[in-house]
Amino acid sequence: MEMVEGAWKAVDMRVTQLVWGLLRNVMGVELTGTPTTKGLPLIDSPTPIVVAITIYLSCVIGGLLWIKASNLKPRAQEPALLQALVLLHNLFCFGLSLYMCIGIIYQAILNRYTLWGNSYKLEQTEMAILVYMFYMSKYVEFMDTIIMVLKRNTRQITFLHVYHHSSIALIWWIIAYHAPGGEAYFSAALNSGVHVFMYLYYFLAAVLRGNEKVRRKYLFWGRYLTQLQMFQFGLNLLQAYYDRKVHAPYPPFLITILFYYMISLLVLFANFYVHKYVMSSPKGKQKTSKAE
Ligand SMILES: CC(C)(COP(=O)(O)OP(=O)(O)OC[C@H]1O[C@@H](n2cnc3c(N)ncnc32)[C@H](O)[C@@H]1OP(=O)(O)O)[C@@H](O)C(=O)NCCC(=O)NCCSC(=O)CC(=O)O
Repeated sequence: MEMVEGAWKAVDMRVTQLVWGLLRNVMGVELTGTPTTKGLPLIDSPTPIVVAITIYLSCVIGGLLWIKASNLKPRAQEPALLQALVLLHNLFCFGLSLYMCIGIIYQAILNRYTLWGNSYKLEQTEMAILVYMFYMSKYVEFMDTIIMVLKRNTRQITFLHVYHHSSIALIWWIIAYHAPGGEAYFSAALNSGVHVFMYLYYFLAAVLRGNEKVRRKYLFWGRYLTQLQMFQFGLNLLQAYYDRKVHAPYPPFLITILFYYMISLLVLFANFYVHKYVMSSPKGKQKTSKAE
C-alpha cells in the first residue's frame, strides 16, 4: 500500500509539473484553483484526469489493434450483457445531462446571469458544484468509446470522436479547478441540453438494433442532431468572440481555449456531416461515381 502511495505521489509530482509548465509556457497562465471545488474527488491536481485520458487512449488503441489483429466484425446479434450495458449507460447519461442542464439554467437565473459576459464568483457554490459534476461526467463519457470497441464498431472510432473525448475532459478539469461558474455556465448548460438528445438518439439506436427499416424510420432526425451540435459549436464560437471583444470578466485564457477549440470541432463536424449525410446519400453517391 505504501509503495502504491509513493508511486502515485511521484507520478502526481511529474504530471503536475508537466501540466503547470505547459500552461505557463504555452498560455502564460498560472492555475490557482478555487476554494469552491477544492477537496472534491479528482480535482485538486491534474493527475487523475491525465491518467484517465492515458488509460482511455491505451484502451482505444489496444482495442483497435485487437479488432484488427483478430479480424473482428460487428456482430449481427450482440451479447445480452453488452446490450444491457449500452442501454444503461445511455439512460444514465440522458438523465444526468437533463439534470445538469436544468440545474445550471436554474442557477444562472437565480444568480441573475446575462446570456454572455458573466464573471465567476466564489459565493456561487451551487453553480460550481454543477460545473464540477459536468467535469465528472466526462469520465463517464469515456464509456462511449469503450462501447464502440466492445461492439467492434471501428467506423465510429474516428479521430473526431477520440480527439473530442480526450481533450474535452482535460479542458473541463481546468475549468472546474480554476473558474467553475461565470461564462462556463453557457457551454455546460448548452452541451448538457444537446447531450439529452444525443443519448436519447443512442438509446433508441440500441433499442431498435436489428430492424434497419424501423430504425431508419425513428432515427431520421440524426442529421438534425448533428446540425444541432454544429449550431452549438457556432454559438460557443460567437460567445468566445463576444467575450474577447468586450473583455468579459472571465479568465481570458479560457475564452481563448473556447475560441480555438470550437473552430476545431466545427471543422471536424463539418467533415463528418459531409461524409455521413451528403456523400453517402443516393444523390451524393451518384455524383461521386460520375466524377470517377
Ligand atoms: C448522430 C450522432 C450523435 C452520432 O453519429 P454516429 O455516426 O455515431 O451515429 P450512429 O447512427 O452510427 O449510431 C448508432 C450506433 O451507436 C451505438 N451506440 C449506442 N450508444 C452509444 C454510445 N453511448 N456511444 C457510442 N455508440 C453508441 C448504437 O448501438 C449503434 O450501433 P450499431 O450501428 O452497431 O447498432 C452525430 O451527430 C455525432 O455526434 N457524430 C460525431 C461522432 C461522435 O463520436 N459523436 C459523439 C461525441 S461528440 C459530442 O459529444 C459533441 C457534443 O458535445 O455535442
